[in-house]
Amino acid sequence: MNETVTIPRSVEWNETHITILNQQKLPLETEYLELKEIKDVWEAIFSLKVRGAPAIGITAAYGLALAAQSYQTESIIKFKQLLQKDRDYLASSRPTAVNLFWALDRLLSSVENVSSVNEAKTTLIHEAICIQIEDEEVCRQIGEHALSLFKDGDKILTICNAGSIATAKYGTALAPFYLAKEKGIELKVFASETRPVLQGARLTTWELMKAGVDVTLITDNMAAQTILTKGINAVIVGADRIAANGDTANKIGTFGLALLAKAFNIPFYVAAPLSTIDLKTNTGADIPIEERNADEVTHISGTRIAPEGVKVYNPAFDVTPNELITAIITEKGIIRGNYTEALANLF
Ligand SMILES: CSC[C@H]1O[C@H](OP(=O)(O)O)[C@H](O)[C@@H]1O
Repeated sequence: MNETVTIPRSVEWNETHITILNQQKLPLETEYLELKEIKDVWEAIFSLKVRGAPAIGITAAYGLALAAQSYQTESIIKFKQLLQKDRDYLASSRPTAVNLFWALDRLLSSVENVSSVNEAKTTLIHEAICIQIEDEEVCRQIGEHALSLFKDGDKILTICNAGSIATAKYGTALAPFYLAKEKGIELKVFASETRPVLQGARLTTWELMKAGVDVTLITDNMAAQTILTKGINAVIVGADRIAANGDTANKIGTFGLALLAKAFNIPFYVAAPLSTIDLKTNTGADIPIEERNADEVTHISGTRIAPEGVKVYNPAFDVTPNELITAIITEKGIIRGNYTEALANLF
């Protein structure tokens, strides 16, 4: 059986602007925004209108290519100085997902040996488009490998949104569910709501329901009870940065799920492209963890739920130590065991 499945996309290049699906408005409104200037791109990434490690990288790449089109210089040296400045500006939008830096630096490298401004402008657009096209294929391959770990009828828990709208298409942790749907394999997904920004409740449920994937929403504090009573077979999550030793930064709450998976003796999988692996970062302790505005914790959908003036701690990510990860699934296959060696061998 090969079913046609609706899989949403969140970023589109339109020559004079970038169109993004405003992920802050989902699921109540399907709003598309046109990003015409570099400051729009920075703001869209910072405010999570576009989010998810690969989607951030793709949008930033288009943003840098777009900015470069307006440089008024014939000097390639001046052009590259302006490009570096804009690269650094976009790189300051969010600190944890390494795909942002990977994509921006890939654009810089693409023009390293280019000596004419016109050629550099065309090359940058071409490179950004390649990043998006490649990410779609990479996510499909991650999905194929991840699907080989599941069997018909399995119930799988996930957190945040590592889905199609967090990437070029298919997603990372959610990719196997789209492929299973296409192939007629029944998998049941349990989506953890993911406080404070509710990517699980708002985005994962939205995109999986659109595709007809069986999804059940739980609040974050229901995870242990759900694993126990629903017979969850595995946990699968995405990643924002995987250190050289396999320690993995992902949405806050992921570490807790990994500990639960160990306690219940079920596998805990991380699904991510090679662009999320950062061999320059030795261990999880070296990964910068973004701390976001207190409003995200004290308010839900603009309504205050905590007393005025309360102290707040709002880390957006946590780090799961490598020993809690059963396997890391990339486009090149599934790796287990000694991550330091296996990850290095991927490159
Ligand atoms: C496909 S990676 C998705 C990744 O992005 C998330 O973070 P955010 O919503 O803050 O951009 C999260 O950690 C997910 O696993």
